[in-house]
Amino acid sequence: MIAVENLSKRYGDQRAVDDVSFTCEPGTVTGFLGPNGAGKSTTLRMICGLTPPTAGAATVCGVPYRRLGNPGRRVGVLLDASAQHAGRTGRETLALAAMTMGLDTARVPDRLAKVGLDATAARRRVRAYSLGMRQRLGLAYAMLGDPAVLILDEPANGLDPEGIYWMRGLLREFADRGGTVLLSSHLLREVEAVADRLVVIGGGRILTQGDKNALLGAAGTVVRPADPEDFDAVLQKLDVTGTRSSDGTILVPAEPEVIARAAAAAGVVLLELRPAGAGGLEEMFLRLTSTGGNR
Ligand SMILES: Nc1ncnc2c1ncn2[C@@H]1O[C@H](COP(=O)(O)OP(=O)(O)OP(=O)(O)O)[C@@H](O)[C@H]1O
Repeated sequence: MIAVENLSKRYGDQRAVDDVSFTCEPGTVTGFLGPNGAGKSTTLRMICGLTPPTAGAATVCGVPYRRLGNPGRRVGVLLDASAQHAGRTGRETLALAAMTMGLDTARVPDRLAKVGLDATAARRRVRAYSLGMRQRLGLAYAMLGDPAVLILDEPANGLDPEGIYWMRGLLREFADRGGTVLLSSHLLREVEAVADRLVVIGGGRILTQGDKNALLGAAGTVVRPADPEDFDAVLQKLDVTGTRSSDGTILVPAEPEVIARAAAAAGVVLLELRPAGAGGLEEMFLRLTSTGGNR
């Protein structure tokens, strides 16, 4: 549903986006992750035809975004929650969008309620909205035309924990009904709970991408050796580098069984041995983005 092929964007000497490729499939949520300045917004803007790429191409529903007829009925986009006209009310904002898309404005009150904006909020001008309320209105706007695809830039910004939880449910439901979601974030924890796939970007380049569970599985193993000094011999034998934590554990980029066998052969006692899971994925994300983001 979304295909990004070798997209690049240069601003002068700076490579804001450098040869980025990925796809997003129906029925899935893809988390587009990277630190500030990694190139997420620029990539999303190129997908939506708002920034011309220096090289490469992107298609949504099989065609470049700009060639979609009545795009709001095919692709819901939320790139900047503060982009709405500040002098209009929430209801006016959605009613105008409905008319532009050729939809009945009767759907507006329901759609506002669905994103948690009640009748009072609907009557208030957008300039009086909090950032979280703007995000909710932006989501209602993006979903108004019942599109098959959602492209959202940092949609959790400004939402409180309850709001983030609510948004995850909304996006999960959308994907479970066959929709395609691409959402960006600079926080792994924010997208980890909802994403099926992760695309990690740093310094404009893709650092890693794949199925979230596969990435979780590949995130390494947490080991607590009885004697950390002795464990160095095991790391050498495995030819890997461990990352030590202050709690006495070591994150090792190898399978638990491989580590257990090497430790047994070396006569090293292990007090703990477990897949790193989400914590390891976070460690990997921070490691990848801290090196990849400093080019
Ligand atoms: N219009 C522009 N002119 C010049 N440089 C730009 C422009 N837009 C983006 N950049 C630069 O491109 C790089 C990538 O920016 P981008 O906004 O895509 O990152 P991001 O991952 O979305 O970051 P954030 O999480 O902070 O929004 C940054 O170094 C930014 O300064």
